[in-house]
Amino acid sequence: MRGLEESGCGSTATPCGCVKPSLETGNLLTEPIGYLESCFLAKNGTPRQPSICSHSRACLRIRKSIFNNPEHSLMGLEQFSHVWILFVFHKNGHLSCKAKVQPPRLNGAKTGVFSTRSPHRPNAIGLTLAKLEKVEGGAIYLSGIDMIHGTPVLDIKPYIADYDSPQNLMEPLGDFNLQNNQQKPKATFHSDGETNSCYQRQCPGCGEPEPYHSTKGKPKYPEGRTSEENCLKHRDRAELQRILPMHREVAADFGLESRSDQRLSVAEKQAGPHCLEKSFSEGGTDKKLRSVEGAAVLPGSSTEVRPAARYCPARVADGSPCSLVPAWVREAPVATLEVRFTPHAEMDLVQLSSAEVGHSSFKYFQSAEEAKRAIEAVLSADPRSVYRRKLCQDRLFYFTVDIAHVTCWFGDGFAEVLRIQLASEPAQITDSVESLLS
Ligand SMILES: C[S@@+](CC[C@H](N)C(=O)[O-])C[C@H]1O[C@@H](n2cnc3c(N)ncnc32)[C@H](O)[C@@H]1O
Repeated sequence: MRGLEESGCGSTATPCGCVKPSLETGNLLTEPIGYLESCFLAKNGTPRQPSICSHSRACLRIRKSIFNNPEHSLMGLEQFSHVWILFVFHKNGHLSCKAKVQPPRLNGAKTGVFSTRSPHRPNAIGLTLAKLEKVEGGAIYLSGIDMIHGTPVLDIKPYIADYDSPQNLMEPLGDFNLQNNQQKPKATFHSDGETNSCYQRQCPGCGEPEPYHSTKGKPKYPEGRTSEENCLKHRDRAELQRILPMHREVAADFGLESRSDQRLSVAEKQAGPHCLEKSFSEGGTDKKLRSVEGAAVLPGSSTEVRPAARYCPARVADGSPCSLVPAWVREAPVATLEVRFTPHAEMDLVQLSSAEVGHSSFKYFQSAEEAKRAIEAVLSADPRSVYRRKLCQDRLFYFTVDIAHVTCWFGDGFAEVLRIQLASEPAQITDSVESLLS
């Protein structure tokens, strides 16, 4: 990689210093395939991740300037339950050049931008796994989203658990692996905090990583599959049946089920992306908390997060390692809040969903109850910035979801919705953005 950078291989710099877009150099001139129509009007109150609010909805229409027949490009997509959406954080104001950021869950502490999902990154590209509700002509309807209205979308890819789930990729390959030496072993952290680039194989029982040697020969697999995919594909269904009950149990222990009903159903469909931080005995009955050494950050600290001295892989019953996340991602200092509605706010909500009083009813939600659950989900995850949480506790907080403009305040361990008013109708995205571009 270094050689490439230094030799300026395939450089397309012009005399004025501009770099012409070129696939070879990675200078890609993107053209959005569409602009998202989302139930979230602005950044304020938009969930930090798609799993927070399963009722959040959006629609994406593929632009005719991309494909004459947009519906052709979506052919077959309806067979998938989830899709990856690649998009531009177009409301960031500017591109970010900060190598370290302060994710809200770290409560003021800093960590490297690439170890976070921060919207502020050198290329302002976001990645969201959304539920695909339906495909209709040249449009897709999504739920469980964390993008705002007008977000430029660059690409859609189907979510395929066989390819996208670390659990599948990390399953032990046994003799197959040893014969072919094709498994890309997991890099591990050592006590100096440096990532070890040597190939490592995790020993059973969370012990020291055991070095192992690789050769360069690459065996061929049908349909361009990797050795891992080839080896594991047929076992996935059976494995999933066996593993899922444990995921459910652990999710309940962690309070994940109550936070979002989608979280677990996604886990079930995805065969393991929500690998939970517990270890199990061989029989799967003796559960105990896995000690995660990713980071130890005290609430209010402004320190940086140090990498773990040594990672201990999460394992399922048969000892297969699955995905790892540092402790701060789940054991955040931000508690889940109780959400209350004043009687006035409850009444507002009913009125808003009723056509009788002359209001337009919800555009994205199917009922007042669904809107209420979405508002609850947004607030229970505490959408405030660290600054607001610490220094502006007594300020009112506003956000708009669908046609509801929500006013609330935060107390100790709770959020209370005071008023829900009719928001001004979101602009017709196809009109405004298209006219800007032409
Ligand atoms: C933390 S990011 C995560 C996005 C995505 N799931 C990811 O991991 O790349 C989500 C936040 O980005 C902000 N956001 C969403 N759409 C945006 C846009 N088009 N421009 C700027 N910020 C946006 C919202 O404040 C939302 O809470």
